Amino acid sequence: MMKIKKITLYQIALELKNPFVTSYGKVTKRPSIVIEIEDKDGFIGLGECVAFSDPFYTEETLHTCLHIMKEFLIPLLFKERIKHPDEVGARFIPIRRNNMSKAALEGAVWDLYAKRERLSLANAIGGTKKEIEIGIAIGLKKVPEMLAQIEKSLAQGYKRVKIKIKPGIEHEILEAIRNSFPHLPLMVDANSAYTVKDFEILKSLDRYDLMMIEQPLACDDLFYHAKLQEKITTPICLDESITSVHDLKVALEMRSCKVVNLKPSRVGGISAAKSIHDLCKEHNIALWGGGMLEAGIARAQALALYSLPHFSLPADTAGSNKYWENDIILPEIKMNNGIIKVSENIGIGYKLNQDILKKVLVHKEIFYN
Ligand SMILES: O=C(O)CCC(=O)C1=CC=C[C@@H](O)[C@@H]1C(=O)O
Ligand SMILES: [Mg+2]
Repeated sequence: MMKIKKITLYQIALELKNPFVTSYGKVTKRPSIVIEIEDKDGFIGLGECVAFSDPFYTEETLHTCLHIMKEFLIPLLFKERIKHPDEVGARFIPIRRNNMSKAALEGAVWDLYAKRERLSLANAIGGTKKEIEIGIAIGLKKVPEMLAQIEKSLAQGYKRVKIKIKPGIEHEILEAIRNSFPHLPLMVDANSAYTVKDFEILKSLDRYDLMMIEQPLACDDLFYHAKLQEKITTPICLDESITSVHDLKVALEMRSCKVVNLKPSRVGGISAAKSIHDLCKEHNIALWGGGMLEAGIARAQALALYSLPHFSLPADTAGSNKYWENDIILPEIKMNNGIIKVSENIGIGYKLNQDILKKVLVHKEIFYN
């Protein structure tokens, strides 16, 4: 039984080594919130909120997350003891959506639980894989820089390449990539940059032998994703559109996608993500783990989740040094030849790097039960 005594929120200012450009804008500053949850027995669980400062990828921002956590979710966590982290999502049901706020706290409870049980987080979740294959996600770039980056990524061992696209640049960039790398496992992510008017353009991408096209249409449009999937042979992968088990059930009924990109933060936490994993397995829908340009704590949690057996395509979660001069955890997460080993240490398996935390700390708030 976990009786939560104290929750600390550390607002931190991080900056990406290289800006990440998508169809919706450029991310350079990557502020974040680190969460520490302590129970009455002195165990500490770590979490991280991965919302962005702008509401472009989802409607949440770091500011709305702080508000929702402080005013609504933390009081709910303080209310009663928790037997298992699966209860947290259920307790948060009265609060609508706000999945990134929920996932941030739920992740810390999972770490706390795993530490109490002396299990690695991966084991606590039910993970079986020892290693995760990693692909690289490359932001929008001019053709020569893109080709150079792909060359470098292949030398580093990444198992597939995902590039961002937006209307108008598709053929120039994809033709150039296919000319240089005809057999490269390649996919594209549009972050909803297309509409029903663009079906012909999207159909014309079939010729590039893409593994999938991620989130071509709006996040709330399962209907036209289904219409599009009827017209194109490239499998559609949904990211932003799948925010719950229910969304996935509807998407499966409607045949809106053939692949799912799963991120625990987008669906309200690890427990919901597990259910989505199980449903994908049951329906034999291809599944892989997404990335959120997250720092080490959320990255470690995501990797533990992606050790579940049905995650079968390379994940977006690369090693710490792709993103940061210094990550906030010790040791940093290392990718070797396109593979990250799942930590077998207790809990998330990584410690907060206190020296780095001091350097990047903007504001600290403590809540007592
Ligand atoms: O974490 C990474 O390496 C990048 C993953 C990535 O492509 C994304 C991260 C965050 C928001 C999105 O723009 C995007 C995605 O849509 O998957
Ligand atoms: Mg995406």
